Amino acid sequence: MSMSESKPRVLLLGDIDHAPARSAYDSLSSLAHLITPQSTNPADFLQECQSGAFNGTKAIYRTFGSVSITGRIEGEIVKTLAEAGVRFIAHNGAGYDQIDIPTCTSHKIHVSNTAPPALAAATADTALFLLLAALRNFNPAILSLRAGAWRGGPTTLAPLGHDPYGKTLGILGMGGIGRNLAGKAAALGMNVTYHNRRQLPPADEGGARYVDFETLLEGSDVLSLNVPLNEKTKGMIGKEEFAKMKRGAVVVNTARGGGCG
Ligand SMILES: NC(=O)C1=CN([C@@H]2O[C@H](COP(=O)(O)OP(=O)(O)OC[C@H]3O[C@@H](n4cnc5c(N)ncnc54)[C@H](O)[C@@H]3O)[C@@H](O)[C@H]2O)C=CC1
Ligand SMILES: O=CC(=O)O
Repeated sequence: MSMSESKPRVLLLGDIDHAPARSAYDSLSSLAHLITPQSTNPADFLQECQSGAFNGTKAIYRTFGSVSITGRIEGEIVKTLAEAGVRFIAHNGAGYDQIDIPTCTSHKIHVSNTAPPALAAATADTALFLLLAALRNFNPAILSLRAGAWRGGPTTLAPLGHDPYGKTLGILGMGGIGRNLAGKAAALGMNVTYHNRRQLPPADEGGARYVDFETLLEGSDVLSLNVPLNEKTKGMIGKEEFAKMKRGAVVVNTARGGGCG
């Protein structure tokens, strides 16, 4: 930190593409000196942290994609950032599995994430798109069209699709995204069940039925994963769970890859 800097520093990790968000971030320059790292990979980033390059940094704003620059925010990185003066990390994203929260807490660094409603509709739309694509065989149909085989024929026709109407959707993790998806799936005539750490009050269930984990696995035609990735949910859907599911059941995972193992 140069002696001429009287303002605290704020470190940006990753790019901000969205113009209004960029200008909101830039307006912080009236309060803080805005800095960015030189590094482009985790090994260099750790060295940059240890070199004292971020001394005087009070807060970090990070994007999801910045993990390619920093690696997971954990261990030695957290320690050196705390020593540099960091007290707050604002994570732009709902899932904060890229950050080791207990280590941050032990170094008195506060971490925030994006409040659920901001991403719920977009992610639920994506889950719905995948659900419909899998049931209706859109992907093989699109591939066959792009291969110029759109006139069909016994080997090029996509297999017959399935109606969502009357099928059971099981939502694992009935938070912001799960609840948004539940409403959209009900509009297609699906029976919506869910499993969560706790049953929701009826007003938040939106007509979905709470079931235990086994019933969710055994009864779902489509299983949607909407739990955060953490030590309890890592590999939550594995070989044993797949064995309990209906033959031909569809699994839609818009949460994290680590939830299936
Ligand atoms: N693909 C994408 O673009 C996006 C993916 N995500 C992922 O989706 C996840 C969920 O996001 P939100 O719905 O906003 O989070 P949320 O915190 O609103 O909901 C998560 C739900 O999972 C439940 N849950 C947690 N552990 C559980 C367990 N062991 N068993 C059963 N239920 C459990 C919680 O009680 C909560 O209801 C995020 O953590 C993130 O990993 C989030 C946004 C965008
Ligand atoms: O995957 C995205 C997130 O917000 O979490």
